[in-house]
Amino acid sequence: MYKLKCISCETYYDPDEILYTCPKCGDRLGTLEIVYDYDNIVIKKSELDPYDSIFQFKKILPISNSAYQTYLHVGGTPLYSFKGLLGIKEVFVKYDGTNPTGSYKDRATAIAISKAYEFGFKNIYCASTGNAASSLAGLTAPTDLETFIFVPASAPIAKITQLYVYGANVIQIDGSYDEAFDISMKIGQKKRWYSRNSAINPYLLEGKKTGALEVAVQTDFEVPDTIFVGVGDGTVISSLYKGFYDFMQIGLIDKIPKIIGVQAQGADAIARVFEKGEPFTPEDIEAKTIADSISVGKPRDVIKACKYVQKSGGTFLRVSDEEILNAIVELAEETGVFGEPAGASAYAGLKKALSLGLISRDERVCVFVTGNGLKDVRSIESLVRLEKIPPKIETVLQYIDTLKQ
Ligand SMILES: Cc1ncc(COP(=O)(O)O)c(C=O)c1O
Ligand SMILES: N[C@@H](CCOP(=O)(O)O)C(=O)O
Repeated sequence: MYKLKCISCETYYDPDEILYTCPKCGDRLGTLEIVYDYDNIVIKKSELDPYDSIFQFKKILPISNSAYQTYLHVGGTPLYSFKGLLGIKEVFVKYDGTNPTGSYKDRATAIAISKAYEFGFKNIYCASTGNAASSLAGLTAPTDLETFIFVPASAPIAKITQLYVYGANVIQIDGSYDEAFDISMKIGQKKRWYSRNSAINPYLLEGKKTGALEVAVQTDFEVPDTIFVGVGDGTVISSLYKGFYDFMQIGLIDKIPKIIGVQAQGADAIARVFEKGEPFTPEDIEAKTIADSISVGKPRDVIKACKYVQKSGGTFLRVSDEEILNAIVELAEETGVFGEPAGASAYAGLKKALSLGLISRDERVCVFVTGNGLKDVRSIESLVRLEKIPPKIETVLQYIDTLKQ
């Protein structure tokens, strides 16, 4: 069994009530965490499979044995090992672009759907920069849930296309993600729809934490020293800490990696709060970055993100848009993994950490590539040479000679 606990005032709540945040502390300060009865949970290493879906971790997920499980296979994504990359002992790349709808968000959505059914909802909604949206649209497609998606109209066309292909109800807001989020919350409450907004629905972070659990299983429980991940609202990074924490509580691993959050320079709201120190107080900014998934000016999971990163001994870093674009290309060329800007920002963060001396080259590090590069090709279109070569052998041979110059 489990309970809900407010991250700020530490009040416990019963899981039977449908509660998103602590009524005493409010939406921004009062996000809830799930606390399990760790003493009574036994998981043997041998019962875990590196490539099984997230539902293999049911004993430490807030769902019942008979809970609805997504039809599509969520999780069990590859963890690639590159020894000597950037001169580092071992760089793992956890590639979540292989999830059914192409991003890390499927982990949270899977749990949202299980909970929506458990609580008896017929309608479910989310606000999104595009990935949570396509995830909810895709994973609910084979169900009878009615799905309502609020996205900024500026979201990458591939992500918006996914929504229509999957047949969701799409509301394109002529504004920012932060505005779409606020509107979705008001309408969701009014209509009594179930919320798949991870930043306020504590169960969803539990789905996201399976990324960390998988890294533990896939490294044979010898977890990396340091983890890098792109940060917008702060839920993914919080979930990574929570996953490692849960596994440590039940004795499956003996340390929590240092967790380093990577923010875009133009969307660094959480880094600012972290640097000011405790008590962590959310401060909003106007976000501007090419990494649409982490273009968040009013992050919702600031407190958990700052507290957990601090507990892990990690920190937050900023990377410029140029560093993100270079990271997309370098990561792809070096590893074959093509990440969307927010996903590749983690690799840009790794390079920044090396240059700042925050990590040493004899560490084992892990870069979380949270989204598939094909979801946003426009951000790197300047790379593409739109050339037309006449279909003549001699001309093509001459052209080939110019290619590697
Ligand atoms: C691909 C990708 N990476 C990273 C993030 C950052 O996650 P969070 O907003 O929980 O910090 C997101 C979305 O939020 C995302 O879609
Ligand atoms: N950038 C995110 C924001 C919302 O996702 P969530 O999983 O934190 O609710 C996105 O993909 O839309």
